[in-house]
Amino acid sequence: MAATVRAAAALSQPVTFVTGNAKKLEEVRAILGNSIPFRSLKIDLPELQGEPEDISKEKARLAAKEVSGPVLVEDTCLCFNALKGLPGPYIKWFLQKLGHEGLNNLLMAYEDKSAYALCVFSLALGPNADPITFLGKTPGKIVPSRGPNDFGWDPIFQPDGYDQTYAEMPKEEKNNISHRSRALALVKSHFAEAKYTFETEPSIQQ
Ligand SMILES: O=c1[nH]c(=O)c2ncn([C@@H]3O[C@H](COP(=O)(O)OP(=O)(O)OP(=O)(O)O)[C@@H](O)[C@H]3O)c2[nH]1
Ligand SMILES: [Mg+2]
Repeated sequence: MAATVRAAAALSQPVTFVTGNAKKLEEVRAILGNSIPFRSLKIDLPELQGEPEDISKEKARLAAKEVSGPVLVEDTCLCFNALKGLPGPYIKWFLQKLGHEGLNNLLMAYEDKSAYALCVFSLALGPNADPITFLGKTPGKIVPSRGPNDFGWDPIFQPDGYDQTYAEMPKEEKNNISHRSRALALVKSHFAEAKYTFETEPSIQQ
């Protein structure tokens, strides 16, 4: 992770969190609270194929061009160890086509049901800046669907050390241990160290 940033760099505007996913935004808001001033923009960015970090960085480059300013994006993967990390960044399409049962069935031939949720945030300070990445990972296993079905694959992911799936947990509990909160803890530390200033007054959570 290249985390060398000029101290107190002046950003042209507050950071825009760009995502087409309302549930991600909800969690990012809950986790960040007022710690980092940001606004959000709903764009479903095109996604490269490849390694999670490269996909996330490319999303940041595209988003920074759209916004003409500093952006934060994230890409989330669900990786099955028996399948050497797949579906990984392609989980969105696997979930859409196969559903929870189909995802479980992918592992039918394997004893190893272990998996990990991976979140890669990328921060681009502007359209020409090289994005900085922040990774968060939560290990667990794939189980038959349990709990409310209001966010993606939450009902089939049971984090290690818990009897509940992400979907069964109270939101605050998921947000304490999730792949997303682990990555955002690094984003927060980065902002605390970098002490960015803003050319325009930042407003929180527009
Ligand atoms: O149960 C879940 N718990 C989570 O914590 C979580 N985070 C993301 N997802 C889903 O996994 C795929 C990632 O794809 P993804 O990163 O490209 O997201 P996306 O296309 O929905 O939004 P974005 O790319 O515009 O930000 C999409 O199907 C998301 O709905 C989650 N599902
Ligand atoms: Mg996406």
